[in-house]
Amino acid sequence: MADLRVGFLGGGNINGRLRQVVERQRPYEVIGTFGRGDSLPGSGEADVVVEAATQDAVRERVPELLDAGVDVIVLSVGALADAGLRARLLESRRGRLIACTGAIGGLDQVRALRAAGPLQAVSIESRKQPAALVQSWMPAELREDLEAGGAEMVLADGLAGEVAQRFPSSANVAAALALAADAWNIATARVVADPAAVRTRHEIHAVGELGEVRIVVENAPSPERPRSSAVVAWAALRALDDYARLRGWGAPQGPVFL
Ligand SMILES: NC(=O)C1=CN([C@@H]2O[C@H](COP(=O)(O)OP(=O)(O)OC[C@H]3O[C@@H](n4cnc5c(N)ncnc54)[C@H](O)[C@@H]3O)[C@@H](O)[C@H]2O)C=CC1
Ligand SMILES: O=C([O-])CC(=O)C(=O)O
Repeated sequence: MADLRVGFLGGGNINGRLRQVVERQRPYEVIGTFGRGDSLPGSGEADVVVEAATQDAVRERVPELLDAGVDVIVLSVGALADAGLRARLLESRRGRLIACTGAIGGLDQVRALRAAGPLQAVSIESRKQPAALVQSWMPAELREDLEAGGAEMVLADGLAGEVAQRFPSSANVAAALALAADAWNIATARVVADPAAVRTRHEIHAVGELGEVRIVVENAPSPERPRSSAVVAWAALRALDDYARLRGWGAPQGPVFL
């Protein structure tokens, strides 16, 4: 069987690292990295593309990939907070959309609870170094405070989908939780700038009829891009490997958890 053909949408911190590992350690064929404005591959060239670009890139470029029959593993899950786009992407019957767990865990169990019935409460609190949370829409004074470290501060506390959109490079995990919980109307997210947060910390809580999930994940920030956890490239590799195994491509031996 031919090798799995993998492309990368976005060639920054996460996909740069991922591509390097795939090239060195996996039996997959790297077909290229696609940046802003590059023409995208069709199903004759790529089997799967890993998106680690931006929420805008998901909106603007992923429909074209799916329509061309290419599967897409998405990291910028916050784009799916838009209900219209979410339906468009998840309902694709040509290329399939795969949401990556990214920086957090426990989504498997959240989904198991949700399969048994609607959830009663879903929340995530994310703590990061203040400078990693600076956004262009913030007033200059707040941006300067965050850059300087400042005191602990709650920067957002609201519906998970809205928070994911307000922090498009920092709170995709909030949308990933709302997606897994199928709870866009009740899932909440709080973003805290924490000068003491040497590690990025995500605390997840979900309550359903059959039980409760409490997960705390503490991640080392990427040295080059502290707003992204360093483990995310490896979460994407895990997703790619599980995809390859399930689809029958040559892949390293190991378990698949769905
Ligand atoms: N689900 C999760 O847990 C996480 C998701 N992410 C998502 O992954 C994204 C990438 O993270 P990093 O690699 O750390 O950021 P980065 O800023 O290092 O890399 C992003 C790359 O995408 C490129 N890009 C921007 N717009 C593009 C477009 N329209 N088409 C193609 N390429 C485009 C940029 O030029 C840059 O090279 C974040 O913006 C975020 O949306 C990041 C961390 C965790
Ligand atoms: O990497 C993280 O810890 C989370 C993150 O940036 C995101 O969800 O966009």
